[in-house]
Amino acid sequence: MKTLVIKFGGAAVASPACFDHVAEIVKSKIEKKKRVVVVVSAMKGATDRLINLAKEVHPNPPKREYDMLVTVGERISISLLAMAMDKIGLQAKSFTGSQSGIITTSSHSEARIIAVKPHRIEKSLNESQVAIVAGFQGVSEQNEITTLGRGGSDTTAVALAIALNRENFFSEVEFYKDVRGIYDRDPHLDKTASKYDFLSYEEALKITLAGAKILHPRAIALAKDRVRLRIRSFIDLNDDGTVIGSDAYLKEETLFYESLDPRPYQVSLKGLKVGQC
Ligand SMILES: Nc1ncnc2c1ncn2[C@@H]1O[C@H](COP(=O)(O)OP(=O)(O)O)[C@@H](O)[C@H]1O
Ligand SMILES: N[C@@H](CC(=O)OP(=O)(O)O)C(=O)O
Repeated sequence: MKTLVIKFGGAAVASPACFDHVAEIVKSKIEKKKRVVVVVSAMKGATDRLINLAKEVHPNPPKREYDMLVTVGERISISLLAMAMDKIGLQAKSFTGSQSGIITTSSHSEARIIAVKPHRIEKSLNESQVAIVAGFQGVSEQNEITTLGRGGSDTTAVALAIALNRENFFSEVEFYKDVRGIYDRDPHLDKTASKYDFLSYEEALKITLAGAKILHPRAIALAKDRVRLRIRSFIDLNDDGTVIGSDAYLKEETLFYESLDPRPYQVSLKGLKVGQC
């Protein structure tokens, strides 16, 4: 059975009241799908506050301790969301990156995912719970807590979708944002910006590599030809948002049965090297 992964960034959980709204969105997803995993980022501004806190204590904090500190932001979000879901009668359980089996390289603050072993997530889904996963973090093979670099929660969501849908094709990750999708320029800066309904992975990569902070380019590179991405609004839930996929993917689904490969996608782009995720 397919598992839907949905990701909420810092803007979607900017204040305590936002968790109630997110819980309602998750509820509406469960009504349509049986298996739902939610990836959450730290509340808006929380990661910056933690980084500033570290700098007040040490001008150049040891990287291991920096990661230990900044991962706290996502732990706050996952537990608060699990509480908000419990309040409306939903069964949910929160997991850190380490508990979710996100295995990374050991390079603190810029780790790359090298494997995903989501045994606890699968157990939770099999018990009809919603699994709530802390984005942006993992654990190294040396058992140290690591972080994936700023904006890393998007990559967590895609990596989990791939790992949890090995038997299925055409899974989708939904990213809930404070805008309706991807536009030809930042709609918060230019009201005349127009939204794309569909972008190829390459087009989306170009836009994000050019600096649009709507989605992490690494997440797009990892998803390429394996997972469809939908960028949508957590405010206007009726808008279908922007879909990132390949033309063939949308037109002829069976095309991809043979070309799907469970190994990490290898792509080298100008300014971005993606060997792992
Ligand atoms: N081309 C673009 N299209 C849409 N949004 C863009 C673009 N460029 C920059 N942005 C900005 O990206 C932000 C991403 O949404 P946000 O909800 O803050 O994400 P998250 O909380 O997941 O980090 C928007 O608020 C928007 O201002
Ligand atoms: N909290 C981390 C990770 C992240 O991805 O956040 P967001 O999804 O809000 O961009 C950061 O601020 O970098």
